[in-house]
Amino acid sequence: MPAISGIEYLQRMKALKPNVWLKGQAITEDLMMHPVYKGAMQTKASLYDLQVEKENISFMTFPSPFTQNRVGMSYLEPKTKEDLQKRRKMIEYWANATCGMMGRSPDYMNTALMSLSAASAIVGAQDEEFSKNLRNMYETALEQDLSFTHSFINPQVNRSSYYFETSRQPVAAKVMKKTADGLVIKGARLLATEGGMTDEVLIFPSGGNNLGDDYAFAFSIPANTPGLKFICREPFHAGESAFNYPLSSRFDEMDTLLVFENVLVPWDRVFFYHRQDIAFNLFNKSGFISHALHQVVTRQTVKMQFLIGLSQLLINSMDVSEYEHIQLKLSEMILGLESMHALLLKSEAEAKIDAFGTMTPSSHPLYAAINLFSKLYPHYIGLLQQIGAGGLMVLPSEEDFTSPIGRHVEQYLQGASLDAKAKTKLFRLVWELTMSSFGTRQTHYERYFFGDPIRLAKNLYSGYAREKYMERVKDFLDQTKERPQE
Ligand SMILES: Cc1cc2nc3c(=O)[nH]c(=O)nc-3n(C[C@H](O)[C@H](O)[C@H](O)COP(=O)(O)OP(=O)(O)OC[C@H]3O[C@@H](n4cnc5c(N)ncnc54)[C@H](O)[C@@H]3O)c2cc1C
Repeated sequence: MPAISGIEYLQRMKALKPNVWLKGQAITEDLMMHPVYKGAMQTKASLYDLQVEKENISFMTFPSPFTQNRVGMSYLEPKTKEDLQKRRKMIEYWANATCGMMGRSPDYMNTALMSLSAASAIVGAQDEEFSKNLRNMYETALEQDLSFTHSFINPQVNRSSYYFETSRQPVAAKVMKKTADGLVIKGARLLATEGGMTDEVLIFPSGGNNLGDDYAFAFSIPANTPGLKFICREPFHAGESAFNYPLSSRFDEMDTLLVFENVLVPWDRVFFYHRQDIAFNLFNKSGFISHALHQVVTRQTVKMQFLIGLSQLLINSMDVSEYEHIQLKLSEMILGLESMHALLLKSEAEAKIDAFGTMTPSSHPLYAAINLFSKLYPHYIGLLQQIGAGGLMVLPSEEDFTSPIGRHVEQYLQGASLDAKAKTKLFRLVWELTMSSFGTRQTHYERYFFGDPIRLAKNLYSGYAREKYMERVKDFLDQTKERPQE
């Protein structure tokens, strides 16, 4: 089956009916009709539509190595640097369509699955069948254009490095028993963004803390597997009007707690279990981190461009560009964008074929970029707030303009270069991004997008070769000041 369109995605979701809970109630209607899910699901459908548009198909898809059907480009296993560029172009295109706000657009997990499947030999260390399962999952996902939510971390009960879970009823999801049919899983995983709006749920070992072998497993199951529940957070979607809520009406990807109530994971869905060493190798020896970061940093670069465009429009609307600190604020953002972009291109320029035959971007520039962005993004959001100042507080809604007080808002809220309605539309976008619950989540998201920034920085420290720099310093210290005698 070739790459799907939006309608095919929505039809599949309608048939799936995952078990989703919101504010103590099971959602029984179609999720795509539910106000909390509708906007994000429609947006996701529109992404699928983009990939099958006639003029896009050549760069959004590629011929499947299995069937020659045109399938989503984010599933491409790169063999050359040109393949990496093709992947980036596709990722940029989708990221542009969501202003970089939808972190879990399908290309994120498609990329993860591609890189893990390419390194399936790692899980073959436990059983060759598991290696086959992982490759089959990739092939099925690529051919059917499946989308995935994922969960890597356990609930936040006790994160001390000495903690072992001893409660009789599990908290963190664990293997309760092995049966002839598969593994039985009970407990929870802390977070799955887009829970309920994907075909599949991909579970990989915890990044939280190592609780022991019972917790080290990986599998993928359909989102409607019996016993699997998604529990929603507080919705941040405030209404359907794109004028009033330009971002949350379209991009509020729900975050969910995943609960497994004795869920049977059939053997052909298991990638490994009871093996912390495999969990470690899968993250550290496959191309997963580099490829996933390549996708993330591409999206974040697009988001930076959006931030700069938004800031300049805000500046123009009040005509404050003459002030030096305003110019400096913009230059700070340009500095961030150029740095992110340069790091992304460097990762491609220094890409190498890895042990599994995949062209893999260099991880150091990407680690540097993700570390940088987790600090820069909250700072830039603060800069936008400082540019917008008090105007970000007095924001009439669309309805005010057609009401008896319309003439007041038209008169008193006009801008230097925009009428009041256009200015309010712009300011509401800045407000949603910087001050609403949706915007605050975005800031939190970018901080923790690829894990704890503290531990990501630690990875950069421990993995970065700096011996040659130390040698240079030692050489310098050994140099004598005197010039050799003629
Ligand atoms: C909006 C949002 C969406 C997310 N979506 C997903 C998703 O779809 N799938 C998914 O798997 N995850 C998702 N995450 C989770 C994200 O991966 C984690 O937040 C991140 O990995 C950090 O883990 P934690 O939240 O459990 O923090 P914790 O590990 O509990 O850390 C809590 C505090 O303790 C410190 N700490 C804990 N352990 C150590 C240590 N060993 N060394 C030093 N400091 C330590 C941390 O620095 C932090 O300050 C999402 C997070 C957010 C905010």
